Amino acid sequence: MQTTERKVEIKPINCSHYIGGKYVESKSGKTFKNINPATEEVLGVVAEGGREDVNEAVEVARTALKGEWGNMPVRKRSAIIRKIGDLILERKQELATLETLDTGKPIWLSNSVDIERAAYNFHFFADYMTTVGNESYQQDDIAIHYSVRRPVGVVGLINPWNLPLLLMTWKLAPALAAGNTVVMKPSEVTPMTATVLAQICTDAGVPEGVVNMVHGFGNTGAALTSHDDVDAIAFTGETVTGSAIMKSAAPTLKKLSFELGGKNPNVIFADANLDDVIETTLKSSFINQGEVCLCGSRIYVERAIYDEFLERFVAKTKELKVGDPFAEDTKVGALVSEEHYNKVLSYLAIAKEEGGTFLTGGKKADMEKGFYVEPTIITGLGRDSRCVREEIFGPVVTVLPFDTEEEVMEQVNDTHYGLSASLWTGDVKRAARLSAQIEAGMVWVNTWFLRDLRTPFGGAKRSGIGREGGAHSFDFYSEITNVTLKL
Ligand SMILES: NC(=O)C1=CN([C@@H]2O[C@H](COP(=O)(O)OP(=O)(O)OC[C@H]3O[C@@H](n4cnc5c(N)ncnc54)[C@H](O)[C@@H]3O)[C@@H](O)[C@H]2O)C=CC1
Ligand SMILES: O=C(O)/C=C/C=C(\O)C(=O)O
Repeated sequence: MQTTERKVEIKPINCSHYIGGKYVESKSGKTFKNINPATEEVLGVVAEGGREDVNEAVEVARTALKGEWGNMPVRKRSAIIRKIGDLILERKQELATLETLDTGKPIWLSNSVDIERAAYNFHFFADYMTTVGNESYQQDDIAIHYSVRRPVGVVGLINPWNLPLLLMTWKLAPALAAGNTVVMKPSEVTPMTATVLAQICTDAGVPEGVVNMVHGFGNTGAALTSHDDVDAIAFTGETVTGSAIMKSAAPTLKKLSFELGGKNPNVIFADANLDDVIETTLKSSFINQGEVCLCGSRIYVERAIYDEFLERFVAKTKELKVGDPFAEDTKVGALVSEEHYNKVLSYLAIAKEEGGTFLTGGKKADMEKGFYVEPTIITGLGRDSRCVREEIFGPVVTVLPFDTEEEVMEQVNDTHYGLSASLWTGDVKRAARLSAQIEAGMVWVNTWFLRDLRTPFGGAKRSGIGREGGAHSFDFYSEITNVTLKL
C-alpha cells in the first residue's frame, strides 16, 4: 500500500467570486467544500454563486463594455494581454501547485503543459490581434464593400475540470483580444487557478469590470446561459450539458461555441513505425489520467501486428507509475473527484460484465486515500460494447483488431461523436485518403495532440459547434458589420 505523503508545502486558497475588480462572497453567503482528489482532504471553501451573483457580474461587465477596453488602441490592449501571459509565467510554480491540488494531475504535467500553455494562449492572441484584417471588395466603379469588427459584448465562459487554466485562458485570451467583457464560470471541482487568474488580469492592467468570475454548479452556469444580457457563450464540457445550454440560450438567441465530448479512434496500420506508435499511444491513452477530450480511447490495430502491439503496449503501460501527483516520477495521478472516480469504476464493472479481458489495471490503484485508477487496457469487447461507444474520460482504453481499411473506417465513423482521430501508417496516400473520410474535426497522422494555435480546433457531429483557434476564435468573439460605400 502506497501512502500519499506530501513533498511540497500546500498553500490552497479559498475561492471567492471576482466582480468589478474585487473578490466578493455570494449574496446568499453559501459556500461549498473544495476537495483534494489525491488525499480526500478539504482544500478550502468556494463561494456558491446564485442568479443574483450572476446578475451583478453581468451588469458590471455590461457597464465595462462602454468603458475604455473595447475602444483601446489595439497595440495598448495587446500589451496588456501579453502582460497577463508574463504574470502567469512569473507565478508558474504557485499556479501549477494549485492546479495539481485541484485536479490530482502530476505536477510536471501542470508545469509543462497546463501553465505554460495558459501563458502562451495570451502571448499568441496578443500577437495575433495585431495582424487581424477585414474583408473588402471593390465592385467595379459602383461601390466598395468592407467589414468592420466590434466586440460581441458580454461573453460567458464556462469550463470543465480537466485542463482548468488551459481551457479557461484558451477562451479568455481571444475574448479579451477582440475587446469583449466576460463572466467566467470555472468548474466547481477545480476553482483555484481561475480565482488567481482574475487578479492577474487586473494586475496586468485590464480595467475593472472587464473580467468577472462567478463560482458554482450547473445552476450558476445556467443563470449565465439564460441571461438576457449575455451575448455569447463559449463552453467546453459534456455533450449533454451542451445540449442543455443550447436549450437555455435559445430564447435569447445567443452566439454559441461548443467543444464537447469525444470517443476518439486511434487507428494503427501494420506499416506504421511501431516505436513511435507505442510511445505516443501511451500518452494518447493515459496522459492526464485519460482526462483529455482528445484521448484516443478506441484503439484499432491491423491484425498483422495486433499481438506485437499488445505485447509492447502492455509492457510499457505496466511501467507507468500511479501515485502522488507531487512525486516527479508519477505518470498517472488521481482522478479529479469521487464522482468521476465512481463513474470510471462503473465502466470497469460494465467491461467485466460484457466479457472484456483486462490486460492491465481494471481496478482502483493501491493507495491509502484518493481517487486513483490503474491504467487499464481492455480487449475482447465487441463494437457495440458500452465501453467502446461511450466516453469514459479516464485511464481506460479498448483495443480491437481489424483486417481491412473499409472495415475499420466503418467502425471509426460509427459514433455520434466526431472530435478527433489518430491514424498511423507509412503510406502517405492512404493517410490522405482516410483522413478525408473520417468524420471528425481533427485528424492527426503519425502523431497526437500536436497543436498550432492558428489551426481550427473543435469537433464535428455531437462533439461540438464551431471551431476555436486563430481566426476562428477571433471571428467568434467579434461582431462583423459590412459597410457598403457607394462610389
Ligand atoms: N470534451 C471535453 O472537453 C470534456 C468532457 N468532459 C466530460 O464531461 C463529464 C463531466 O465533466 P464536467 O466538468 O462535470 O462536465 P459538465 O459538462 O457537466 O460541466 C462543465 C461546466 O459546465 C457547467 N455546467 C453544468 N451544467 C450546466 C448547465 N446546465 N448550464 C450551464 N453550465 C453548466 C459546470 O458547472 C462546469 O463548469 C466528464 O466525465 C467527461 O465525460 C469533461 C471535461 C472536458
Ligand atoms: O489544446 C487545446 O486547445 C485543448 C485541448 C484539450 C481539450 O479541449 C479538452 O480536453 O477538453
